[in-house]
Amino acid sequence: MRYVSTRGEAAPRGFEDVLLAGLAEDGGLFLPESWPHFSPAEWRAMRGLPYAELAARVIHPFTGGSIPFETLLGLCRDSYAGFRHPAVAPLVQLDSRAFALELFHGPTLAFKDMALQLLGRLFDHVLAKRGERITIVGATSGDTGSAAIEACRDRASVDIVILHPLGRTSEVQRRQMTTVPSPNVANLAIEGSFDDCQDLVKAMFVDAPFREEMRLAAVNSINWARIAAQIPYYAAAALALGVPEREVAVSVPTGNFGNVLAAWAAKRMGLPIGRFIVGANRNDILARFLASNDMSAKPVEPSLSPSMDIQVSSNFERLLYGLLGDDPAATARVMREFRATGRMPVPDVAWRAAVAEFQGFTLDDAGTLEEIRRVYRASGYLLDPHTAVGTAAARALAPENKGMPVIVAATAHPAKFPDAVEQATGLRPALPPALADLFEREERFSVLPNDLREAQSFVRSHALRNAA
Ligand SMILES: Cc1ncc(COP(=O)(O)O)c(C=O)c1O
Ligand SMILES: N[C@@H](CCOP(=O)(O)O)C(=O)O
Repeated sequence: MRYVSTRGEAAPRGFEDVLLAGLAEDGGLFLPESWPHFSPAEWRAMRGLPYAELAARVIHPFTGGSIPFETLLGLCRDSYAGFRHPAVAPLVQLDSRAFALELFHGPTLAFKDMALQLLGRLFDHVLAKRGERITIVGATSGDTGSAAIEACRDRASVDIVILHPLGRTSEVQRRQMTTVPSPNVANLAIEGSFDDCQDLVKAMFVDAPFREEMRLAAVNSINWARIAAQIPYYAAAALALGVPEREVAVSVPTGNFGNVLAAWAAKRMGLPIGRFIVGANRNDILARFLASNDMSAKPVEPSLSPSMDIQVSSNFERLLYGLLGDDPAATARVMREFRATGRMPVPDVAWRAAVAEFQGFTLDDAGTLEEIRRVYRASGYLLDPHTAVGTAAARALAPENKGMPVIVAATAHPAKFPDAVEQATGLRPALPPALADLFEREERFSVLPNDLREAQSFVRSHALRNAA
């Protein structure tokens, strides 16, 4: 199994190198050269397996045999052993059509744990084999940061620096990142938006001498291993709902486009997913694209679902590459123009191919509160504000979706966003016991302007301090 860059200039490479590389040197994202495929009988045989085993079976083909199946299975078992629910990612029926796929039973209460718990272990496995050390640099709008820190804290071969937008995460999210006392962890609050943080991280990756000097690695979904590890939960849920004998739809509250791209990857592996619903808050660039081929970035506005306050969705580039017929030169051209002008010129034929599979939906803050309230009154189920975008989208688009059951990605625990949930329902959800003293813990983070040189020198001094 070889991986190629969406922009075609970086050398193709195998799984372990892609895991450690994160972003390709040409600024593109890695994708498998050809997709692993399971037949209906092979999918059927996975129905009802323990989650860790199903995950190992789905992910293993992506390793190209570089990791023996039994080793991967051990890493998966270890990754999900600490989850608070025995099913790891249980499916809860919300109404006659919609099912919440609860992805928030890991240590940091968001779907990021599903992949990052495994990624931390994969880093360790590969680095121990190679006798190498890495510096992870990641950008977060709130959830990737804490999940990555939790997965990498105290690992001997890893230093980790997480950039978050100053004052734009929930307090629970910020404290989950900034109260971890491990010496290999550092937090940087950037005076800017998530997109600014993500741009800084990508700029560090395309600065070849810096990347080499620091041995940079990525935990964001620019890292293909993140996407690979997000595919199994769609398979588990779809199989539970009768796939491959029927089609299902998925509804995913979307920001960086990684989670919905994992569902799309599952389809490329043969899982019959009939529709991808992309839910957006007021930062609705993806919904505008799907409605009218208008992919034009606007300034990011804060919302009640802060993890989705994103305008430049990294993983859209992976879909774009497919829409453009796997043409790296065309992909690079479109991405260059988007960078230069803030408008992405997607050819009409590619846009039509996108809307044949994807639907967009936008929900503002008032609608989000109303959805949390409505679902709570109807069923007693508490939604976090991100998941609320997904359930509202599933309901609004149900008439167009031919009776397919809809898997709604429930991406965060409501206790991560207690203010919004309380505003909608009058109930303030409590944090699980492991986080009960979060507000008494001491915080540590630095604040910097949105400046590449300053951010790089922060990363360098953190890595050097730990290496000494
Ligand atoms: C709770 C939550 N929901 C939804 C999203 C959006 O997911 P993605 O960035 O994969 O589109 C995020 C951030 O990634 C998140 O943290
Ligand atoms: N919403 C995310 C943004 C980063 O997404 P990623 O999937 O690329 O890591 C966050 O919570 O940080």
